[in-house]
Amino acid sequence: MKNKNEIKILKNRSIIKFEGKDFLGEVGIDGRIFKALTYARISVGVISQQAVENGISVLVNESDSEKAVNCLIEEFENERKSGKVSQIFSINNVSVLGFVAPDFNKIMSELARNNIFPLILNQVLAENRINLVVTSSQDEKSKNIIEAEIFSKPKTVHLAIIGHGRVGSTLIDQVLQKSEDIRNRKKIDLKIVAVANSRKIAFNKDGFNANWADEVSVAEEKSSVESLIHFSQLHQLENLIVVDNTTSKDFVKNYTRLADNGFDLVSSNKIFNTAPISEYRDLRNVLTKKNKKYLYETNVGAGLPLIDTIKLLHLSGENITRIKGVFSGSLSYIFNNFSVREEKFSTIVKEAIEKGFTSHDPREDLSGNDVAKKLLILARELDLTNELTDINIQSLIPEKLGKLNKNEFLNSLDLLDSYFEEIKKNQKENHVLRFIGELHGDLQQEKGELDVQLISVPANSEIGQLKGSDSIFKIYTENYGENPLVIRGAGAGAKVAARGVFGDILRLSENK
Ligand SMILES: NC(=O)C1=CN([C@@H]2O[C@H](COP(=O)(O)OP(=O)(O)OC[C@H]3O[C@@H](n4cnc5c(N)ncnc54)[C@H](O)[C@@H]3O)[C@@H](O)[C@H]2O)C=CC1
Ligand SMILES: N[C@@H](CC=O)C(=O)O
Repeated sequence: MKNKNEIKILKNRSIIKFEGKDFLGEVGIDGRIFKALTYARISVGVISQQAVENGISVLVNESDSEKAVNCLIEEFENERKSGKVSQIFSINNVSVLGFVAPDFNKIMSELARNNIFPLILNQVLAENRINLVVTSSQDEKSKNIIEAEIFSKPKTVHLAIIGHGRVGSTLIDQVLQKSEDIRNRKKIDLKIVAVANSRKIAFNKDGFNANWADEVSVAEEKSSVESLIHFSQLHQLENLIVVDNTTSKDFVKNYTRLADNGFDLVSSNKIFNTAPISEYRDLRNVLTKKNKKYLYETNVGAGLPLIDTIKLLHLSGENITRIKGVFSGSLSYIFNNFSVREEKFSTIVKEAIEKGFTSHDPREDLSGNDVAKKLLILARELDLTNELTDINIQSLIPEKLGKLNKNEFLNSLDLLDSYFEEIKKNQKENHVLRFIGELHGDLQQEKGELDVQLISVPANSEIGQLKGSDSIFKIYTENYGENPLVIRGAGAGAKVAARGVFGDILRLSENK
């Protein structure tokens, strides 16, 4: 290779595989292979010997592959009859990449992370020179990955954003606003190449820009994970991350297939992490096997650095004994305001909806389900095996309101007013209402105790002083003793949630 700063790519090649037993190292075999190919006027490229499989592979132009196989079959007719040579065949549609790289192991692991496993690998150690043979459907992707590694070029990370509601659309805008800065500072080129909602999916292999919503509105392709996988393969996209910003039960069923097809996963959707424990463990096993990552920091506390903190404490052996707090941003807003303002409960619930703090259907929050899910997600981070059904949940909505459709429910909100007015009035002096989650019990056992309930607390207590839509998480551990580690801040809202998702994307991208 003349120029060291070049990745040479030879397309339209075939591997001729010559397999058998006990002939490796036998004098004359290699010579006969080359002689036969030379007589047939076939030029031979990269050569490799597989001691374990007992075979020899040579590379030829694809147009010569049939001729090469036939002339070797003829040359080794006797050995084929005796069984010494078992197979002579070709693998077509391959490309050779030749380059010089000091850190070959890093390149191999980057390729593997992108589901690229070279068919032949030829290394001249002294010169750091490497030839790789890959299928042609992966040659451009391999080239991009190798280039980013050896020339320290910005590495491109391809993002598929599923769900462009409040969090998803805010995330897209945040990524587009920061992408140039990230390219300059971190050498990571974030490209949003797919955006989907429940009906359709839009693709742009060069990356969407500020007009992304217009492109999505005219897209015609039906939303499906198959088309996303097909698109990523067709354009040989490397460093893939799929971001689930939906509330969909169905979409989480695709996680395993996406991981299988080379995608890392980021999710603000809590559904997967609250699935039955067997499913929860199955996906984690697949992720481990496939060396894929799954980050979900925004599942609890939106953008607050909570899950990471709990994971690290637990991993480092710190014995977490209790977690207590206000887990819901919307219920925080509702009770922080309702407790101190002379307003009807329903008016404040409507404010929380307008501010984008509640779930799409606010009953998910008011029923206590959302807090229960968050509590369960934290419990499972501590390796507890609780299920959603183990949680004692105090719902804030009467059963009959739970049965209405969403609009009917929203029109009936004032039916809640007198009930909550009564609760507010019956508190002790200087007390306020708070909706809390608590994980307690002996957390060294298989399961912990999980409670979700409305309580009345002194207004001057730590939880009583909460403002706005802030969440608070008090993490008690053996070493922190009676003074828990406290994490507090905005617990809901599209901007903070999207920022948290963005953080997960960057964490994955930096390790790509
Ligand atoms: N809003 C917030 O403050 C926070 C939200 N979250 C979570 O973020 C996720 C998104 O929340 P929002 O944006 O507020 O919800 P949203 O209801 O505004 O948006 C959800 C989007 O997902 C799309 N969608 C639904 N099913 C789909 C499917 N099968 N395939 C593709 N797209 C599908 C919908 O078309 C919609 O655009 C939820 O899981 C929520 O629990 C997490 C932390 C905070
Ligand atoms: N609705 C949730 C936000 C999303 O998880 C909350 O109020 O905390």
